Amino acid sequence: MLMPILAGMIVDQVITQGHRDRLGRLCLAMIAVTFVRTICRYTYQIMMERFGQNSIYRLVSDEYEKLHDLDFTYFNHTRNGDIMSRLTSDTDAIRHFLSWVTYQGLDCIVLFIGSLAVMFTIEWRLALALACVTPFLFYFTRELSRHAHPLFYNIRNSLARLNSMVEENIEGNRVVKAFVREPFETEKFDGHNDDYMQRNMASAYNSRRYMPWLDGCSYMLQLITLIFGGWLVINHYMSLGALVSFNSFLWMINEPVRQSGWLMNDVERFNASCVKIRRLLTAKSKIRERPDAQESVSQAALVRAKVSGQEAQAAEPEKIRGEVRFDHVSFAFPDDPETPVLKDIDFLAPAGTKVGILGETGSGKSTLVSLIARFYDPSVGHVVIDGIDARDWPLQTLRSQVNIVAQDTFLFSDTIEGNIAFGAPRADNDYVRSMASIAGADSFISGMPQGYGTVVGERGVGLSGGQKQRLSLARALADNPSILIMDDTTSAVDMETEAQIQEHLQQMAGSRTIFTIAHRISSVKDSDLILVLDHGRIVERGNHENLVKAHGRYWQIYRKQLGLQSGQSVGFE
Ligand SMILES: Nc1ncnc2c1ncn2[C@@H]1O[C@H](COP(=O)(O)OP(=O)(O)OP(=O)(O)O)[C@@H](O)[C@H]1O
Repeated sequence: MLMPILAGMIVDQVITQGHRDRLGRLCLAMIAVTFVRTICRYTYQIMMERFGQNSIYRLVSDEYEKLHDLDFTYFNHTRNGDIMSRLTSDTDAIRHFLSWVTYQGLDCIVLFIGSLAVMFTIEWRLALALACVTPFLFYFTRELSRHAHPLFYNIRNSLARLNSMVEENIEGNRVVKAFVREPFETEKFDGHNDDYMQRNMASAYNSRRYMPWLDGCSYMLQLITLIFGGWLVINHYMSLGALVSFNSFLWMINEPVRQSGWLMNDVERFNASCVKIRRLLTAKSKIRERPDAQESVSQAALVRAKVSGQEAQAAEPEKIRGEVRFDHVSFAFPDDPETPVLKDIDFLAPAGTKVGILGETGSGKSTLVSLIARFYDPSVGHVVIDGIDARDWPLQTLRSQVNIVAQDTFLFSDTIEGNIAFGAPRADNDYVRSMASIAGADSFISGMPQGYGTVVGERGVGLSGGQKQRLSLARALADNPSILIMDDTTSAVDMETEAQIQEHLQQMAGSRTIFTIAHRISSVKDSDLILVLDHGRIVERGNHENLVKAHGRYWQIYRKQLGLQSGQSVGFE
């Protein structure tokens, strides 16, 4: 704000009054002001950029940590594209606001108020005439902001839909190609793309509605200065130098007036992104750990050790032995509480035993085992691990010792060795190799040109279904869990390899509790306890011999599968 004052002084003192000796000093002052202003501006721009980048760094880490903290229910309801938008474009809108909009906004407010204040000291009548424009300015910026608010929210949601569609199509590109659905998918994408464009255009139209008025305010300021200021100079109420200063200040208040519309748009974009990020950061996981979980488990371990006389066990309260008891458990997913998926499940699997679970698709097998790792909590009843309710265990202890080899195998884009050692980063080559052998994977890995150093593509692209299953089993074994759950893990593996894997696992019997979900009788027949599920209920239980003798559901499945294998369909008793 010093520059216009200096310019006015040059006009008044040097040009009008003829004090030429002052010109050099005034010019030097102008150079000094320019120099200081440039340094200040550069410094605070860098500071604000650093402020924005640091905040974003923390924000993204918090978001990422939160994602790991959230339970399955959150991911069941939130599209991946939406989550990705929060981590990328929303976060960037916040960075832009923090490192650019804040200082531009501050600049505008300081310039506007400061310039107007100085203008009052130069010539209050003209400044008052200019200040009359301010209410209009507030009105138009407020209206622009009010209408822009929902528009930016819609733009943000539309972008999330677009991202989800792209992501789904990249993941499902094989299915799209196999069904020759490229034109259909492209048309669907164009629909989303068009929606995104229309919503952006709606925002542009909103700007177009108010920006000309804001520009008009800025022209009004110029008109008032020229007409009223000129009149004041002609009538000797004001010097020409003062009018020159005024005119320079006019440029300074013009800039905030013109920018206010654009800044309001940025503020609304920031608001829409904040809403989404706040929703992610404040989302609550339904699976929560008791604050005193560690303590209560240690106490329980101590009491149990004293009662059973096995004092050594009290020293390892963190170690799960592997006893699993379902105590009249019923369960319905939170989004469909009316439909119980599991009904009155009640069984005991002592530590070190093998449990087989059989049942037709959708009977609730995967849901049942997901309760052991506390991916969900039972709606009714208790899942008890080593005599302690699963809800009372520290989550980390529980999940580090209960390992589910899921139906849908997921591998990281890393080396085979890196994938197997995912849960045991300190594992050496020999350990990784021995786990791969147990999972029947060593032979095919060794056959690869780069062996264990072979990098697998995203989600394990480049491997067959059976190979991926064996790798994920090896990864689970390397984690050395006390409770190993195999959810249809060997469904894509040939019978011979599966038999070998079963044999290897049999050798581990006693050291860990193993749950095997399968459709093939051969996968579960050696189990100590076999549960047959039907519509979420256990309809039969026992070992293979007892169940065959019982001539029930298990026997029917067994008979069918034996008939298929031997080429007979009848004649088996
Ligand atoms: N996230 C979910 N929300 C609501 N219902 C679900 C959800 N996941 C599964 N279900 C339903 O719960 C029931 C049991 O599913 P589950 O995956 O446990 O069956 P399953 O016996 O493991 O089947 P499969 O042998 O095909 O793997 C099914 O009817 C399914 O539709």
